[in-house]
Amino acid sequence: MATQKGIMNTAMVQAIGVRKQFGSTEILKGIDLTVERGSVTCLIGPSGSGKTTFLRCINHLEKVSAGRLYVDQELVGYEERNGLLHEKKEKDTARARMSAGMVFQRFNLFPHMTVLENIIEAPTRVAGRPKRDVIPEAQKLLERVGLGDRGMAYPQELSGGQQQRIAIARALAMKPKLMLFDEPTSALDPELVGEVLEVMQALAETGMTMVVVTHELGFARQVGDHVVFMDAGVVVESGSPDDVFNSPQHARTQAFLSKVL
Ligand SMILES: Nc1ncnc2c1ncn2[C@@H]1O[C@H](COP(=O)(O)OP(=O)(O)OP(=O)(O)O)[C@@H](O)[C@H]1O
Repeated sequence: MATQKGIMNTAMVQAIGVRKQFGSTEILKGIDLTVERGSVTCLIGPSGSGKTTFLRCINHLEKVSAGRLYVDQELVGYEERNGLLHEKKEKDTARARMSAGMVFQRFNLFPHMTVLENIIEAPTRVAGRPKRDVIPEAQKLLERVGLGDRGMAYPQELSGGQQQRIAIARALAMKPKLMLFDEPTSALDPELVGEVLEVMQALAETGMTMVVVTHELGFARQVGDHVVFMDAGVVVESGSPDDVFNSPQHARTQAFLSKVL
């Protein structure tokens, strides 16, 4: 259903001709993409195709160079006044960024804080919520990622898979409307990948909107509602996992899949 401005109000993310340049190099060359609320979209494609850059734009970490990108109906990087676009103020960008939780390839937990302190840091310091409310929520999140008994541990006492599950709990502690994952299992030993993917699958089953950049094509096939194949800064092909994996229409998609499957 379109609003008066033409933005889909069922969409959590809507990209319309999104371009991103670094210096004179154009990395995103006109991305059109819609992520419906409550869906899981997996971005796949060769290294350097712009997947991370696009994810960073969705998280307001990069400003788009041209086109429009709406997240939860809010324009990324700009605000519209009297029909003109103005650069968004940093404090408005910081506020808007809170609508998404991002999980990176490297978990980047604070090493000098316990697991519990890592999880409550943003809700207390950034959102200004009282510890007495946040701690029980953090404990529930720890249980949800299967680490209910590790709240007092320090990150370095945990495996990479456990640290990544804590990073997911930490992102969820800010009650995001969508979750962004940037190759969340690429830095893990193979035997730890499954435990992180299981937590992500359980999260998808709660109806969380998720955008996942991944090389785990089994996950994309099984959990994705929508698979987007990007190459050289464009969306080459997108559709259901069945469409993209079982009957890819484009030679570039076929060539990529034949290499990686
Ligand atoms: N801040 C930046 N300044 C200049 N170039 C950049 C910057 N960020 C990314 N790039 C370039 O943009 C291109 C796309 O990178 P990006 O990380 O988005 O690709 P990707 O598809 O996620 O790749 P990978 O799967 O390897 O992570 C790369 O050539 C990268 O060097």
